[in-house]
Amino acid sequence: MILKQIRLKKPMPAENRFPFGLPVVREFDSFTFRSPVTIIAGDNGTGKTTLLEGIAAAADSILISREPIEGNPALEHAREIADHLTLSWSVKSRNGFFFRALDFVTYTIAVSQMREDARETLEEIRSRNPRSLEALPYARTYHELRNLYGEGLEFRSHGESFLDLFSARFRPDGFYILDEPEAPLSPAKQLTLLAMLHEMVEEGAQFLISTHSPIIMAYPGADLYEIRGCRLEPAAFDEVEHVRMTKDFLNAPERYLRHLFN
Ligand SMILES: Nc1ncnc2c1ncn2[C@@H]1O[C@H](COP(=O)(O)OP(=O)(O)OP(=O)(O)O)[C@@H](O)[C@H]1O
Repeated sequence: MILKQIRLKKPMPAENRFPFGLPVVREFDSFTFRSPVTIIAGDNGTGKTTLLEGIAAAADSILISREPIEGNPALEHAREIADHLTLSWSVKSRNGFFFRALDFVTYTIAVSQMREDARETLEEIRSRNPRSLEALPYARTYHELRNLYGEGLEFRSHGESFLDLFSARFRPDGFYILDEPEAPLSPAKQLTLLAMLHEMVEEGAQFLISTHSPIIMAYPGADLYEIRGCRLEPAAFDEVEHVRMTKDFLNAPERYLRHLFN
């Protein structure tokens, strides 16, 4: 285990404003990691993302753009939560990141722009002087991005590019916080993601994941939690509302649809 425990440094303020107005944040207590894969389920709006943002800020995680959370105006609330938390590490990992689906599109566009800028500058310098040393940093940026992401994440489907990013950026011994990583993935590709997680766990990585996907929740040996009311409660796979409801629905869709449409 890389991250062992999260404890409260000081109680969360009893304030109604975001983020402390969210019950799961206000009531957050110590949390012990018991498995390399910890999964948090919960209905929309229960605060999964907000909680992960706070933990990511406390862990000094970087975003997929490699930018820190510190100083990011859109993540000021994450720093506020982090100020109340103390983390206990076995070893502080330098590998890892905090992945949010909403950062992904921005990142894909930024990488494509960076690669094109490097390519154009490289061509311009080489047209002036093919042996110029000035070209070296641009050549390095261009080739590094080509090595990491091939032709470019923007030339892949949304789901394919998610998996490309994970496979390019997961590293052994990394600590990864993934917020709804299943977003664009088909059931088959969610299984691929499970296999990737397993491969990385075998290499010492640790994952904290929020998800709505029963497939991701089924990761063998995952420590599964559900936000119920205002608390993060340990949950067995079959007890999680997403799993129960999906099973019920698939067993008899007409029962649900009759209620909805009549
Ligand atoms: N920056 C913000 N300012 C004010 N309120 C916010 C902000 N971000 C989220 N909220 C509110 O906090 C609540 C929890 O949001 P959060 O995104 O953490 O939920 P979630 O459990 O991740 O939901 P989902 O499953 O839909 O992603 C929501 O009601 C939301 O409107």
